[in-house]
Amino acid sequence: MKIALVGYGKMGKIIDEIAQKRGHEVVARLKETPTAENLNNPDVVIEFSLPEVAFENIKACLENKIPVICGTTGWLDQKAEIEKLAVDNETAFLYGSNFSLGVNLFFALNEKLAALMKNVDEYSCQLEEIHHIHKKDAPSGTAISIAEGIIQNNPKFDAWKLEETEGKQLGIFAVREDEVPGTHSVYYRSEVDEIEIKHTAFNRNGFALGAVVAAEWIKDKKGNFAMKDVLGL
Ligand SMILES: NC(=O)C1=CN([C@@H]2O[C@H](COP(=O)(O)OP(=O)(O)OC[C@H]3O[C@@H](n4cnc5c(N)ncnc54)[C@H](OP(=O)(O)O)[C@@H]3O)[C@@H](O)[C@H]2O)C=CC1
Ligand SMILES: O=C(O)C1=N[C@H](C(=O)O)C[C@H](O)C1
Repeated sequence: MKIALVGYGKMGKIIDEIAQKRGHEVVARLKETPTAENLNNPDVVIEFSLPEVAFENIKACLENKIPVICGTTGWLDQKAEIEKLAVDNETAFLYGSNFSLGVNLFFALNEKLAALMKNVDEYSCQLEEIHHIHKKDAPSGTAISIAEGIIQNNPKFDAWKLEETEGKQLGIFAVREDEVPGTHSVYYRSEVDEIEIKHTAFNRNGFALGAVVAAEWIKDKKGNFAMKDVLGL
């Protein structure tokens, strides 16, 4: 399969290596807005860039009828517009806040635990995410997905908020530390104990492999998808 990489930083470079190891041809490695010319006729685009350019990048690819796998976080207020463009242009779009198998299993576990907690009043809930100091957005896209999973399964919460909260808000604490690839924890605390579920990425390889697997899966599909469709979760 021919893959164009839009964004060629920490993630783009690892995806390049993994895609080639899996037998794919990388036909473009862009650090600029994609066009019909510089994309070089790929079957799929994998987009890992910056929050402020992701929307324009994805739009340009979809308008050229190229399916897009997007891992860039921090631009989701415009996601509905992108999903409409995918349908209007009869192509495909998949956003994943986190492409690793482990985090997608963690999402499912988090939803089950949130549903269990809906009739238990003894515990308060909080999220924490820890990332490297270069990260542009906070909270992380993964933390937002975890928070949404809790809100959808436990009516005690109706929104998430960074740090201090009130009423039905769920608090997310974002820590920036050294070169940490990505750690996410959900805490339920009572007066007598604490339940913690935690995912720790040791490096970026799991994110990159998941993005390539998603690209293989989406080729020739039309519509809007999520990583749980790819993994059958
Ligand atoms: N969903 C997931 O599983 C994961 C998501 N992410 C997310 O992916 C994104 C990228 O992460 P990461 O690779 O670590 O970030 P980097 O900062 O290392 O890379 C971003 C890249 O985008 C390039 N760039 C700048 N402007 C444009 C443009 N207009 N069009 C295309 N590319 C451009 C930068 O070029 P230059 O260096 O010249 O500025 C750089 O190469 C982030 O939003 C991050 O949160 C990260 C890991 C996993
Ligand atoms: O910026 C990162 O590095 C990461 N970003 C994603 C996020 O915002 O959740 C995924 C992963 O945690 C690494």
